[in-house]
Amino acid sequence: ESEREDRDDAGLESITLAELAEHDSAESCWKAIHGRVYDITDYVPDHPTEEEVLLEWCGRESTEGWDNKRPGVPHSPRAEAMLERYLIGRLVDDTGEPLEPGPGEPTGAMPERQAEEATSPAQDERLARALLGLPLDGHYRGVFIDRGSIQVNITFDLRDGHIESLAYRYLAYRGVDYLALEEGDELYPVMLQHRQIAERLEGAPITRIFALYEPASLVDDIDGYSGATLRGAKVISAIRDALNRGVYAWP
Ligand code: HEM
Repeated sequence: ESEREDRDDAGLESITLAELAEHDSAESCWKAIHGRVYDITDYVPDHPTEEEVLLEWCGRESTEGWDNKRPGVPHSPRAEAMLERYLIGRLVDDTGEPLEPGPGEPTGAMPERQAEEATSPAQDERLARALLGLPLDGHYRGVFIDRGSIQVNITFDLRDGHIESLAYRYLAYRGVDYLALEEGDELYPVMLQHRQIAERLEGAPITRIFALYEPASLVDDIDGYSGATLRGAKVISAIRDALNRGVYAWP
């Protein structure tokens, strides 16, 4: 930490969250980590995990991911030294002030301006929704676990209370990894039905998840679905778990 306090970043190019957000893909992947911005596009293929692990953070404040390559485990000093090779600037807010989030506190969670003004739920829609227990817009993650193992791991965004970008991070039952199944595999249709669920919920209000109690309204091949080992109730449960956990990353 002291190393960070000592550093002089004034000479670095200033980069806002909005500029950062434009570089959110494998074609151009920037990340803000501890107040500095890195263009790690060239490094992505060399990272010792599937690219997905890194790509997920492109264009975002990524300190949380960097400090927790696995929960509670930060990157090594060697990795830190490597990171500095990709340094391109420092993260600033709209007024040009440096932004450095504390641990586990993504930048933009509550912009300072808004924090000062947010005196009452009468003026702050987000505060009002939170007080009523309504889900806030943002990125969510949740799981359904049974007998000690994860069966559904789901991720989605909420925008104006509507579901967007719903995807499975993991889908399994009794040791079968559904996402790894291929056409022709016996359980492949079950995986397809789950994809269909995701497509049909896309753009729907969050309340639509309860349609999964009657999957016939969402998937075509209901027989295959009802005979399957993964059920709509589990997906509902995973989504509700995500909502209970709260916003994982702010939009
Ligand atoms: C911010 C999102 C990132 C996440 C979630 C992430 C996650 C991980 C994971 C899961 C591993 C393998 C497991 C392990 O070694 O324990 C790993 C290892 C590693 N990562 Fe990352 N990584 C991220 C960013 C980066 C970046 C930007 C760099 C370098 C420019 C980097 C460099 C390395 C290196 C060198 C290792 C080998 C182990 C070590 O030295 O700590 N990672 N990372």
